[in-house]
Parts: sequence; C-alpha cells; structure tokens
Amino acid sequence: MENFIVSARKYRPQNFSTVVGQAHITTTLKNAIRNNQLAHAFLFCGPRGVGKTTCARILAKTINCENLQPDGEACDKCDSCRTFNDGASFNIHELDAASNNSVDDIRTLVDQVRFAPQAGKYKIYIIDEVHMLSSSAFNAFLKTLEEPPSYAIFILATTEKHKILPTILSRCQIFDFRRITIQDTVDHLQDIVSKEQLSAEADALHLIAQKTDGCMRDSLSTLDKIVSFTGGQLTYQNTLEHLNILDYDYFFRIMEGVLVQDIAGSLLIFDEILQKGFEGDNFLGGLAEFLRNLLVCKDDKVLHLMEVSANLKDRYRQMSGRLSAPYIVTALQLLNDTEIGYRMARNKRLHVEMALIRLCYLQQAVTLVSNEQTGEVVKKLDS
Ligand SMILES: Nc1ncnc2c1ncn2[C@@H]1O[C@H](COP(=O)(O)OP(=O)(O)OP(=O)(O)O)[C@@H](O)[C@H]1O
Ligand SMILES: [Zn+2]
Repeated sequence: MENFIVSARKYRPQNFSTVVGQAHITTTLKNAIRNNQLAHAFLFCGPRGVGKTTCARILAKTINCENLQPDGEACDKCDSCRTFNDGASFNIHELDAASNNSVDDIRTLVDQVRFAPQAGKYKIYIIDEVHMLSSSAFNAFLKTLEEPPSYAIFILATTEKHKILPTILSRCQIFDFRRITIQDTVDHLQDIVSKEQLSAEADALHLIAQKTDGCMRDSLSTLDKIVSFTGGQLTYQNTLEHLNILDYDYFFRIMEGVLVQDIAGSLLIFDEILQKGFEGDNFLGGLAEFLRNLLVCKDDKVLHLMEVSANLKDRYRQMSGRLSAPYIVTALQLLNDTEIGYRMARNKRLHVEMALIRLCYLQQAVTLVSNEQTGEVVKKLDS
C-alpha cells in the first residue's frame, strides 16, 4: 500500500499484447512489422486516454528491437529494448502540439529529421494533439511528411480527426482507436487490484468504469484516488460515495413504486435523493439510463449493449419482465421531454415530481391501450 505508484504510469502496457481493447490496431501493426510493410506516417485517432501514445511508444520500441519475436513483439531484452523501457532512447521524439504549435517548433523537429539514427533502425516522431498545429506549421511539416527519409516514421495522434487537413489525412495510414468497454476496463482494474494485493468488490470496479466512460487513463487515476481514500478496501458503497454516483437501488425502488402507482412513495424517494445533494437532472439522466437498460434486457440479441455487472443484470431482467416494452418506450419519451424542459423550469423540483406522478399514471394508461389496441405489437416487442 505505501508503495502504491500512480497506476497509469506503472501499468502502461509495454507490448502490443497487453494493450486492452485495441486488438484491431495492435494486430495490424504486428503484421505490418513482421511483413516489413510499415507505413512512414500514421494517424492515431480516438478519444483521450485509450492507448494512442502507448501504442506509438510500443511501435517505436518494436521496430527498433534487435531481436524481433516471431509474433511481432519486441524482445524486451536487447540493448535497444532496454533503453526504450528505461525511457532513455534517442530514437523517439515526442512533440505535444497542444503547447508547441508554432512554425518554429515544427522547424526544429524537421531539422532533427535530417539526421539518421546513431543506433537502431528507425527514428520515431510522435506528434500529439496534431490538430492543434497552426496552419503555417502544418504547411512547414507537409514536405517532410511527403518525402520522409527511410529511417523516419511519423505518428500523429489526435482526439479530433475532423480537424485534420485532407492533405495530411491522405498521406497517413489511419487507425481509429475505440473507447474501452466497461467489461474490459473492469478486467484491467481487477488485474491491477490483484497485483497490488488490494481488495475490491467487482461492483465497485464497475462503478469506476462506468463513471470514466471508456477512458482508461481516468479509470486508473480514479482507482488510485479511491485506493488512498479507502485504504485499499474498495466496496460498492464507499466507491459510490467517493464518486458521487446515484445508487441504482434508488431507481429500482422508484420503479417498484411506479408499478403499484405509489405516488407518495416515489416522491419520498426523490426527496431522499435531493437530500443527498444530487440535482434533479442527475436523477432524470440516471432514471433514463435505467429505463434504457430495462428495454435492452428484453432481447438477448442486444443484451451486450447493457454494460452492467452480472449481479445487476439479473435484477434488471426481473424488473424488465414486469414492464411492457411500450410502457418503457413511452416512459423514456416522457423523461426525455422532462429533461429538455428542466433547464427552463422555474420550480425544478416540481418539474421532476410531475414527471414521476405521470410515470405512475402512465403505467395504467399504457397497459390499457396496449391490451386493447396494440396487443400484437406488444406481443412482438415483449417476446
Ligand atoms: N488500451 C489501453 N490498455 C491499457 N492501458 C491503457 C490503455 N489506454 C490507456 N491506458 C493507460 O492510460 C495511460 C494513458 O494512455 P495514453 O497516453 O496511451 O492515452 P492516449 O490515447 O494517448 O491519450 P491522449 O489522447 O490524452 O494523449 C497509459 O499510461 C496506460 O496506463
Ligand atoms: Zn529487443
């Protein structure tokens, strides 16, 4: 515990096979390396913290490895690999275009490109947040990108692909990085928790993954924070408190109330939520996601779109079985309208309360309508 190092650095993947959730990219890169068909310019696009810089560094190490493995991975033992692992290689240059975006910055880089590497095969230039380069800097760079020396490889990374000029796009091999799924994030966090000999309930890790929405870097830094906050004992409850997330239990309870048209009960639960310091729109957003999950549960074909823990899945399924699909859809529509009106509403509490009351009445209304007029539709959606 005392030696707990920031996970994002300590657990930065050192080879392609340990990069989580980007197999479509790592496989292609490994094949290109093995077959000696490496492009000279790459564009790595995708959300923040999903492994762009990490993959760029692994690529740099691998193509300089003196003893490339048959599977396309670096050996991690040769001199070159060791200097890369120590962060001491002269063959990798990183430029953060967010803070160095002038023509002069690019000229300095272009000047360096002229010199062949003293050791190793390739020099790799990583330009992070490349969309931030000024247009004159872009132009100064274009010539080098068009005719790079054989030993130079450029890896441009960006979170905003649409801002990249077509002249650059057409000169790069483009890789689209994906946000990391909740399950992949949970598995990765679990792995770190075991290695660090900490303890964490699976549902607690799920909460972290859910909160950080596919960004691995944020998941790891959140894990770090909660570890120090809880002394390394993560439970669902203490993680919930730390992350300031609304407990799903509230939504199950609200729905129980709605099912029996218990208006008073539903309003009291909403009051509890407000007392805890949450805002009405947190609640509306959470309830909408909850209903969306109930809808997704209705069909096994789309069940994987519901990214919740195994425990919670069963609970969702049971609840979903008690509601008709038309009810859920109508309720979602109602919540959507309520969310749109929320900002304008003067009495926000009342605005949400009205929605809850209507949800209670809706249950009856939709059941009546669907039985009489749309029995067929309901059967289809429900089956
Ligand atoms: N796919 C992944 N698998 C495992 N760890 C990851 C992955 N993506 C990110 N990480 C972790 O997050 C940290 C930051 O990742 P990285 O710098 O590669 O992200 P990035 O996509 O380049 O983000 P940015 O666009 O913000 O620069 C890494 O040190 C690593 O610990
Ligand atoms: Zn090596």
